[in-house]
Amino acid sequence: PNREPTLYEQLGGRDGIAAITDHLLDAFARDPRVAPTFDHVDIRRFRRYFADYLCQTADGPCRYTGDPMSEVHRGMHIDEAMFNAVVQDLIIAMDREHVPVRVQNRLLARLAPQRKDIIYH
Ligand code: HEM
Repeated sequence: PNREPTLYEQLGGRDGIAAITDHLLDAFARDPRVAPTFDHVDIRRFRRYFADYLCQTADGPCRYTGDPMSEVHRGMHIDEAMFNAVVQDLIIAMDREHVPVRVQNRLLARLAPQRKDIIYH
């Protein structure tokens, strides 16, 4: 039977999400609005947890085992400009992976509600 592909499938599954995460880390490193916040971060750990988070958010077969967004980002003093920068960097990363805009918007719509748990905490 025909069924709509899951968002996870549309993002290219585990490999697609891993590639998007790597492009995102490249974009962060080049983005002066974001890079300083990641100065002392364990990037290998971030890669793994962030990819699991995207996979779970996209209805993929992964479980994110990290802390809730409000706790992960507590004390980082993230403001709207930094949040928007990360969203822009994610769009750059998805463009590099040739994710169609329609699919990008599906993922962004699921991440947008996290905003209130990430900024000003
Ligand atoms: C929709 C937006 C965002 C999502 C979905 C998100 C998601 C995540 C996830 C899943 C982790 C890994 C948690 C872990 O290692 O246990 C993480 C870590 C982190 N995030 Fe975000 N994040 C977002 C926005 C931001 C913004 C705007 C900033 C600041 C510019 C930021 C800075 C960080 C940093 C520095 C870490 C590493 C924390 C550490 O390992 O100590 N995030 N984020």
